[in-house]
Amino acid sequence: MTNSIPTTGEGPGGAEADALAARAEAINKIYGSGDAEVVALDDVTVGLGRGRFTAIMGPSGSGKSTLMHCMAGLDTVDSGRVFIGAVELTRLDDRRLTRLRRDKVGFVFQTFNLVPTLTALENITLPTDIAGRRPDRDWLDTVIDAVGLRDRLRHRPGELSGGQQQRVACARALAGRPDVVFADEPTGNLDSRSGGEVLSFLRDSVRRMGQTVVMVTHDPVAAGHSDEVIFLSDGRIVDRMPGPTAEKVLERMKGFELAGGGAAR
Ligand SMILES: Nc1ncnc2c1ncn2[C@@H]1O[C@H](COP(=O)(O)OP(=O)(O)OP(=O)(O)O)[C@@H](O)[C@H]1O
Repeated sequence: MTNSIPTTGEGPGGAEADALAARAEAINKIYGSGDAEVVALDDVTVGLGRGRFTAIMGPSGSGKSTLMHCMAGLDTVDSGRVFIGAVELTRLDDRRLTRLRRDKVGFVFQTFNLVPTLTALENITLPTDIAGRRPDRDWLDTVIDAVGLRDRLRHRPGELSGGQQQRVACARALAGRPDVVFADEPTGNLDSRSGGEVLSFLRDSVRRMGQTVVMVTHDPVAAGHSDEVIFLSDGRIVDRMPGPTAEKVLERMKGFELAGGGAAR
């Protein structure tokens, strides 16, 4: 197939590639130059386990969004390599990168980013429609039932609550059965009840539907739903916490504040 996305012989292979949905290898990202230079990512190496729910936390400005954007192929790195599965993102031209994002990656944003003129169902199937692919009906049904939106499918976003809109966005992210879903503060605009529903759904999509979810969050309660928390500080990974609870995460975040690692918001 001439159009296929190339893999690299030097990247993680075999069992390692299978176990990791995404991986960054010694990535650096610098914004600005001279006095205005900011090292947003400083030699970050991290693997995100397949079939796992990973949370990324850290003080404001620690590089969480930058890491997520670089790993999702939404932003470029200055050096180092990024893989989605066995495919090296950092070797792809724009056209192939766009296709990889479309076919292999799902996104959930803090502000939902739904198309207001389309119904919930049309929003959910939009990425597969644009890709010219037929959605897998059984999978779509599974996703729609899992987010609990079957009776809202004909509603437009303006007729849905914030929590319902974010559940539509989650269903949209999962509809194409991506290799990995990146969620950037998915509960940041929601009250705690709606946020809890979205987090339960994201967790269930991992546990019951075998998906892989990576979430940036400031909220220890949200991070407590994950399988593992990765802590960033000053553009570096400083800790990982498997089996987190909200209490343990809060304690760890307080440690950053005491160490002068910036405001934890
Ligand atoms: N486009 C940009 N131009 C210049 N500097 C940037 C840009 N994007 C991010 N930065 C800087 O890079 C550093 C990391 O930013 P990033 O947004 O990744 O942090 P974050 O941990 O997600 O922060 P927050 O929790 O406040 O959203 C910060 O110092 C930020 O000011």
